[in-house]
Amino acid sequence: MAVEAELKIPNATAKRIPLYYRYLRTLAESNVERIKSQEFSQLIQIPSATIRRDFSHFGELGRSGYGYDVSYLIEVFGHILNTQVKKPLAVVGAGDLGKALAKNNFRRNDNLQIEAIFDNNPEIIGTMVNGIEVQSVKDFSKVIKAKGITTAISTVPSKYSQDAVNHMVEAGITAILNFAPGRVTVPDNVKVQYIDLTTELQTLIYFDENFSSNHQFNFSNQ
Ligand SMILES: NC(=O)c1ccc[n+]([C@@H]2O[C@H](COP(=O)([O-])OP(=O)(O)OC[C@H]3O[C@@H](n4cnc5c(N)ncnc54)[C@H](O)[C@@H]3O)[C@@H](O)[C@H]2O)c1
Repeated sequence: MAVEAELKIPNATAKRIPLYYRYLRTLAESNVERIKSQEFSQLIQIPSATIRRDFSHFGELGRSGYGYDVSYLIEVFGHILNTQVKKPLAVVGAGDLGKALAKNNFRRNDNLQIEAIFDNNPEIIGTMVNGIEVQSVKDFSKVIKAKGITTAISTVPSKYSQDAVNHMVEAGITAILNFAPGRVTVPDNVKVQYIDLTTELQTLIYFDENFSSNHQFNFSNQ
């Protein structure tokens, strides 16, 4: 992630920034101008010491007794997340999940936009999803180059995942969000992040059943 490369901040901190940013935007929309780390901690269920430590990587963002200026934090994190720059995305696999993602199309994030969706099933190619035409994977390389896309979301079933990922990498994709749980192999210059809902749910249930109800646990640390 560019965040780590530029500022050399810990991986776990980098992973929490999008979460901080999202909640701060919600606070700003509710006209909250400043917030203390304790209050923010309550809101996002991350220990306040972790929040203070994370924020400290970006300089003096708050003042003791005053808290943090919400709009300033949004500016800082927004810059870090490069929200000013639009990030075009491709989805590979226009099945149930791929279509659902394209329909939602990151409504709450102005800079993230699915601009192309691909499949290899002739019956699906040419259909429309939320105003985007499903294109053949054969055209993947041409389309992503024309649109300047370097990030893709893979929603093909696990057994086809490696093939699909190879194709994406050959075409020049350098960041892949993979919804199929099976691990794929990629060159060192390519990042893959997995979203495995089953594991997330099992972890949640484990903590629910093994810790007291007021125990705060932090998935985003993982
Ligand atoms: N549907 C969900 O709610 C959901 C939720 C979480 C994770 N997942 C995971 O996401 C993956 C996709 O799930 P789904 O329900 O959308 O499946 P799906 O079968 O509805 O869709 C998969 C699509 O991928 C296409 N495809 C297959 N190989 C391809 C290739 N090489 N290139 C391009 N397209 C290709 C298929 O033609 C199909 O349209 C699975 O691994 C699943 O476990 C699904």
